[in-house]
Amino acid sequence: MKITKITTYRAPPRWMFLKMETDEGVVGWGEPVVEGRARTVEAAVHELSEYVVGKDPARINDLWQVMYRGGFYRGGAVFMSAIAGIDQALWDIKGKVLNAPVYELLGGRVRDRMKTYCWVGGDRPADVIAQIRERMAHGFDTFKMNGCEEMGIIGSSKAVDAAVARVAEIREAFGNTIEFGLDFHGRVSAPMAKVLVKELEPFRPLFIEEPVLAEQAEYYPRIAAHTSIPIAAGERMYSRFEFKSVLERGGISILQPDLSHAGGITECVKIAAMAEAYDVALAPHCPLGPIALASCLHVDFVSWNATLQEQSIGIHYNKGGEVLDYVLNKDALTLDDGGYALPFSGPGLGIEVNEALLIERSRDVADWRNPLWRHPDGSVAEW
Ligand SMILES: O=C(O)[C@H](O)[C@@H](O)[C@@H](O)[C@H](O)CO
Ligand SMILES: [Mg+2]
Repeated sequence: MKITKITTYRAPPRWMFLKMETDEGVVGWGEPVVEGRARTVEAAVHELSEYVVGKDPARINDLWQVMYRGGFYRGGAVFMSAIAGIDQALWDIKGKVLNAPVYELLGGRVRDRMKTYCWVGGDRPADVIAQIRERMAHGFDTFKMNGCEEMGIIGSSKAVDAAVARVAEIREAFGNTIEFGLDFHGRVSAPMAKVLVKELEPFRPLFIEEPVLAEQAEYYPRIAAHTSIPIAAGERMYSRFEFKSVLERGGISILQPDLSHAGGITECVKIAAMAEAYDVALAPHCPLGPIALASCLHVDFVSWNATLQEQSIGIHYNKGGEVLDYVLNKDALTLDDGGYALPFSGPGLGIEVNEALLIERSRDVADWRNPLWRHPDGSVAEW
């Protein structure tokens, strides 16, 4: 079998799909994207396709090494997202050729179902109580929200009080009938992270995510020393080689590699195993579409330390497109009571893509950009 063509479709809300065709008619799908830089990743995918088109899709490990080591400069969000999407499509093809779900090709399931969580609130966390109630009605009991708005390097006690009040209100309304993570989204600097984790400690959030930016990862052990709240991070780290030092330094309790940013299934299975060796939980990051989510779930089903799966149904970014829009076999991604995902029965990634809708929506798609925030003094604020 030979790979004959790679096509990319940028589509709302802010996603990109990759279609990989072969000379025997088997097609694989991937979801390479960096949110807000889709066209850059698209260019990278087509550059990398020079190494992939004409090759045997069965040789995933060699193609991965060629895409990663074949360039003198390597790693980073763009290249590793491009590799991720190509890798996902290669696994999809392999599963379809061997008529088996990807998790079977990775040694079979360690669990019968996978717990997922959903987002509530928006960029500026609001209405979280009402949204939690609404999602609880659909069976969810685990949530994530932004932990704060803009926060200066030395933030105000008013901003800290707002973050704490929101969490206190959640615990007041729901007690421990629900769990929730707080995503600081890299908005907080090290000095304020210590203040916030101390003030939030009494409310026991399930985890605090990106308490500081990934480029400040050396602070994770110091922040962890100030709190018993598990620290989560990983969406802005892109390979084993980045996660290696984070795991060695300690402080991280939950690793959140993104299957569409960190090199795909081939790389994230290895990252999951590294985390297990350090007794660190796996909770893949996934604010994206159905192929990304399916790729996460196949890794979850074979990783003993997989604990929670993010999924983007109802997330505040999904304007103009939802996870199931592009899926023909929607029951494959139906989350059962309690927000659990069940194992795929179909071959490959298990998703049948609605290519006609994809083509239609890719004709006129806006270039999504994340907001550019500024502090009151006019300086750029982390979004
Ligand atoms: O945890 C999450 O889902 C992420 O922090 C998410 O909000 C970002 O990755 C966003 O997709 C960037 O455009
Ligand atoms: Mg996050």
